[in-house]
Amino acid sequence: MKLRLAAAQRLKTVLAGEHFTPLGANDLADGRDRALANRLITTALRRQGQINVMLADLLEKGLPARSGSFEAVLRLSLAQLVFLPDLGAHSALFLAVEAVKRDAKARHLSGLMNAVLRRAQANSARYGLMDDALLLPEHFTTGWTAAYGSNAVAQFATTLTEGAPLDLTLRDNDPVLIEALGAEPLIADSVRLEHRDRPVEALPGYDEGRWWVQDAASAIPARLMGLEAGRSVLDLCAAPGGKTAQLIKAGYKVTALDSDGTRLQRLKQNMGRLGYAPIVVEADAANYDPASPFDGILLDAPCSATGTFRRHPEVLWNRTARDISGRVTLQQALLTNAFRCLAPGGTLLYCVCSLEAAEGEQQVSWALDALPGLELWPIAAGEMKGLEQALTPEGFVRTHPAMSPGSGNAGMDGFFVARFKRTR
Ligand SMILES: C[S@@+](CC[C@H](N)C(=O)[O-])C[C@H]1O[C@@H](n2cnc3c(N)ncnc32)[C@H](O)[C@@H]1O
Repeated sequence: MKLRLAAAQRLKTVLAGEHFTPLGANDLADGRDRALANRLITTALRRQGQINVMLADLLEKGLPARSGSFEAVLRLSLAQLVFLPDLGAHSALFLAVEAVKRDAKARHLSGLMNAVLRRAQANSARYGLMDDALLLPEHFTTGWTAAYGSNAVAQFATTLTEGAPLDLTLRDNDPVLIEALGAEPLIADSVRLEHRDRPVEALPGYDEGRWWVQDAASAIPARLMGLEAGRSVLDLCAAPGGKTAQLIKAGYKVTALDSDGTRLQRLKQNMGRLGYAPIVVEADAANYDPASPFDGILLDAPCSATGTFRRHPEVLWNRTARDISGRVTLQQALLTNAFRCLAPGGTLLYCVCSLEAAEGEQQVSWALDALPGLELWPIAAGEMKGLEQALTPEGFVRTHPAMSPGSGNAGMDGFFVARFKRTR
């Protein structure tokens, strides 16, 4: 019951618009309970599009208003009944009814919960055969089909239900460590663990700081800086520091800037574990004014994060068109200040973990118009070994979850990268 209540509480916050973070040891001390609760939540989130259809079918009058945890508990039980049959139908029904009885705002709905779940149980075979196309909201399917093609979008739905593997970036190339991790090399210094039987902190090499967690797509931009070692590089929007670590590994003199003090603490802890020591600055990237300009700047701009839907399925349902246009305006302010902080001759890398052209390709056109002295420096095929298909004719990098690096086939995050030079 404790597990169910904790899972419902977390799902409720995500349905209200918060970012999904898995339950941790502070939420549920027992590791097995925690794993099960997180499995229930992620299944409910990944299957949200199909569960929405079930809810419309099962609740003739729609969801009752002001009903506390009712919706979250119901979604978890539907996920269990239809998509996790190994967990048993009886517990899905029994625990849901008991959970709402413990919530003063939902108690009066325990009869409805029971009736709805019994009908769902009777229909579970039919619900289990629902079309995967329902997993993605229609407006995203339309835009992404135009941009990436219908085969890719059909694969997006599959990668959503399967979730993301764990990718690591290695501090040093060490075949013995790769073997000990049970990992497959992908491209450059990225490796992939398709299956994992323990927490990240318990994997070989964690304590010694021999790798950091970073999706293979997220590891692409920092490799494209193209400057000599020893040059000064500003990592804008740096926390928790995946790209900072790569820039230090490449030999640059790195300043890591972020506006969020809590996230910067995490960056410092991460760098401490890796034995790296960037200069750390807490500031707003839109008006940071450095004492001297930098030779290189990496701007990993805040974005809709639609490219991360395999790990954050909630972005599919929580993002509105207005959110995206708000991010577009912020990205333009950050690009403008990045240009101001860059020395003539310097390199600017712009990247976002978004699948939306408005935050990627269209921002490049905007920047080339709005910032005289900024020129495109196309990325070359030779810089994208093992992932040539991600290179666009303009010399951008565009990845998406239906693309796989190297010989892998389990997808990658959606990312967009463009590279510029400041000529004057
Ligand atoms: C996508 S995350 C960055 C991930 C990071 N680059 C990495 O590779 O680990 C975006 C970051 O932007 C930061 N951010 C958002 N708005 C900002 C601003 N105006 N100035 C500086 N940082 C900002 C957030 O705090 C967040 O840490």
